[in-house]
Amino acid sequence: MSYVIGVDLGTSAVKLLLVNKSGEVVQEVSKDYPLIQEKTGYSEQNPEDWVKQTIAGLKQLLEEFSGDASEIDGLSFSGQMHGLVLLDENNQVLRNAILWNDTRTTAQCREIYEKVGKERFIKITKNLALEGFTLPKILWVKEHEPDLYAKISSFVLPKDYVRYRLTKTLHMDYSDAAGTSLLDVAKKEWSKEICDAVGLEISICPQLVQSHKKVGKITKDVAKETGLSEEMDVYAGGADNACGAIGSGILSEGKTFASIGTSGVVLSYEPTGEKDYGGKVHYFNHGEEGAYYAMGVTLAAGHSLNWFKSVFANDRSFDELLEGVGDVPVGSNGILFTPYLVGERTPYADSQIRGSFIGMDSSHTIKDFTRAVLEGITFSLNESITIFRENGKEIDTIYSIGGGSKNKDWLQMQADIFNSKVVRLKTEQGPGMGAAMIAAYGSGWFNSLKECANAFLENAETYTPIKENVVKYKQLFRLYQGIYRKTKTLNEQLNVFRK
Ligand SMILES: Nc1ncnc2c1ncn2[C@@H]1O[C@H](COP(=O)(O)OP(=O)(O)O)[C@@H](O)[C@H]1O
Ligand SMILES: O=C(CO)[C@@H](O)[C@H](O)COP(=O)(O)O
Repeated sequence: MSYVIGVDLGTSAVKLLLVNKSGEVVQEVSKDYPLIQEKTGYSEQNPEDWVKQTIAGLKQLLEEFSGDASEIDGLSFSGQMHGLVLLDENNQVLRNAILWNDTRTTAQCREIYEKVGKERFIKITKNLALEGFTLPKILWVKEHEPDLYAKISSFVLPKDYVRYRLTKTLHMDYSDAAGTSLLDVAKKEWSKEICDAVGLEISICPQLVQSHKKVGKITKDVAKETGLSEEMDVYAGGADNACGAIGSGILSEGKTFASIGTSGVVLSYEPTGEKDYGGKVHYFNHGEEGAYYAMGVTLAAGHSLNWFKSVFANDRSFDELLEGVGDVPVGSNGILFTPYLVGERTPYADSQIRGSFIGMDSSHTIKDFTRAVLEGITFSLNESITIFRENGKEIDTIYSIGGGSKNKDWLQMQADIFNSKVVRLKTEQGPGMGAAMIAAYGSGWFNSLKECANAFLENAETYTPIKENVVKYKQLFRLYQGIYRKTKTLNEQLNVFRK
């Protein structure tokens, strides 16, 4: 039998999947690592933790594998997007990585618009300058850590650094490069115009490659440490959302997924780089050559549920916490929750806004609050779906992936709030599966990613919207949307009291 490995370098953990030629996940390992949050708005990780845990995960995968390492044809990656890893001339890491959910760079986003011009910037990058993206983080380091900035030889994104440590070759694929704010997304080249305008040497941008490009083999040392074969090929891989798209079959026009991981993402396939959303949603290069996708992001989706569980029900598992939420009526007995725990991206690019529970009374129990959290996260994803529909997209089926698709009540809630069929796939590991599919396609198992998706992916269940719930949720969604406007100024005034 032949196998491939998909490595999904997430925010909370690295997940490794061993997948056979029929697309079955035969083994799965997960290794977590901490988030470093020194101040409100700061979010960092130590790249060494990613490397250590990826190698430990690969070692465990091989120890538990009953076959021979030579049967594993290839390995590829999916990675959390936008995180800045700075390297010196010897490719040594200069500081902790600054992650996608770090919002310290509002001033630098303004600076980018001033220097490049907002319209021109959106024309080149097809996106807004957002705090979470990579370029503003480089400019933050330039301003606040000039000595360290002087030592920069190149920058990469999280999975590129892990790949570098496994293979000693340095690359970045187009799908991840699209989230740096330095790529001309339609032309697929680094933008000299943006680099010049903000005073960056274009030489710090790494070599660009396609996601399925074979970039090398693992080093002797890594082979020895993990038990992998030195002959196994390594393929570049892609951004977690691009890989999520591949891993859930979002490979033709009209196909859409909703992912609830740490962040929440609604993503829809775009066959060309020509559609203009005016920066309202992100527009990035797909992992499939020549294709694109549009997506909206909720910064704290699963993260909101994690936070709620750790503060109010730390002794319970997710399944225990969510047990019985299906018995709480639509609207959580009058509580609304907004998931703006770390600010928001879509539809409001606002790093100051924070979350709310509205409508609490003394009759409410933890079940009501739990359902309100799930509804609030789902309303936030529905904001992105609304933008897509307003721009002419027909959305009648949505593939649900990520940790949030593990719960049946939440899947029904998604169908009712999105007013669309919601499909759960047999594996909800979208990004990890996408990475494995890139390795399978790169290894020549299939002639295209679409062919691979047809062979690998299978629907498990379909949830259909319940009419009376759809009507109630339409009303509740309008109330939910009102909370942003009504709490915006309050939150700005509260800013001085935050840590
Ligand atoms: N059994 C469950 N039911 C519903 N949601 C869950 C369950 N287990 C985990 N989650 C949610 O899924 C999130 C993790 O999803 P995952 O896709 O693994 O995230 P990431 O790739 O960002 O690490 C958690 O933050 C949690 O909110
Ligand atoms: O910032 C984005 C996309 O623009 C996030 O989707 C990150 O890529 C992190 O993803 P998860 O760890 O939540 O999967």
